[in-house]
Amino acid sequence: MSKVIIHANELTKRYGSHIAVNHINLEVYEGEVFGIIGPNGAGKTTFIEMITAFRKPDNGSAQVIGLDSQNDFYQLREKIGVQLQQASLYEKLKVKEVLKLFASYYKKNRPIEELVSMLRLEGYLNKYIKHLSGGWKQRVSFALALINDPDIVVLDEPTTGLDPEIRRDIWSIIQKLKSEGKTIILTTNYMEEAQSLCDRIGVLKKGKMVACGTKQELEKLLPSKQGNLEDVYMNLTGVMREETRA
Ligand SMILES: Nc1ncnc2c1ncn2[C@@H]1O[C@H](COP(=O)(O)OP(=O)(O)OP(=O)(O)O)[C@@H](O)[C@H]1O
Repeated sequence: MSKVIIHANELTKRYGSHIAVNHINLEVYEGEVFGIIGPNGAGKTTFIEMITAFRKPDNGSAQVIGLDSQNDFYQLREKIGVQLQQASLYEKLKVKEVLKLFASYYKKNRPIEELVSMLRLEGYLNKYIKHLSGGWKQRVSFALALINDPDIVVLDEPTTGLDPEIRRDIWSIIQKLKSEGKTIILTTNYMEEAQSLCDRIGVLKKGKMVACGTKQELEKLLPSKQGNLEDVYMNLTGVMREETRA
């Protein structure tokens, strides 16, 4: 039995009268790639913000590598790498300056040269962040999420809006991280991405986790007991997908 590395216990977040995340319980195992899928507004970002201590829950708690996500914030920061959708990246700095600055925040680092090579940033080190396209900013923010050589990597829609080349690069980096024994949690709107990368997948609908399991386990939830992840998604959420293929 794999070790539980993230344990979410009744995590709940309200925005006014709206319950964005509704009493979610989840265990994520060490070394797995865990995907979270669900319609826009289902609560995916809010959920991962709570387990990474970027957002305070109204109820419930999360233990991450044995640390409490709210009370052990600074210890946790050293062990997790997070790439959120709206990361602000010090627009007035050059790529190499941002990498050095973020490296200085942590006790442990993955070598900057290795990250530059992994994300193919060699030709961009002297460019200002503000002059990068969205895809290149995304590469930089992925590099920053890995700069402390984290045990757990949390990625919020890491490939949304990216061209196929960058998307393939990011997929192969996720596979490399998994082969190193890292645990990865990612949210995605691409069913093909979830299907090919993730060991297990949680389906969120209106703040609730309506299903969780391997692709095979999820497929068994279909009335016909067979189909692909897109069929499962539509069956569980009732939402037709416009963009599901990566
Ligand atoms: N800071 C906030 N204040 C008020 N409401 C919020 C805030 N952040 C999110 N919400 C609402 O909470 C719900 C969940 O949002 P969240 O961003 O977690 O969903 P999501 O599944 O990540 O969506 P998407 O796929 O569009 O990124 C949505 O209804 C959203 O409008």
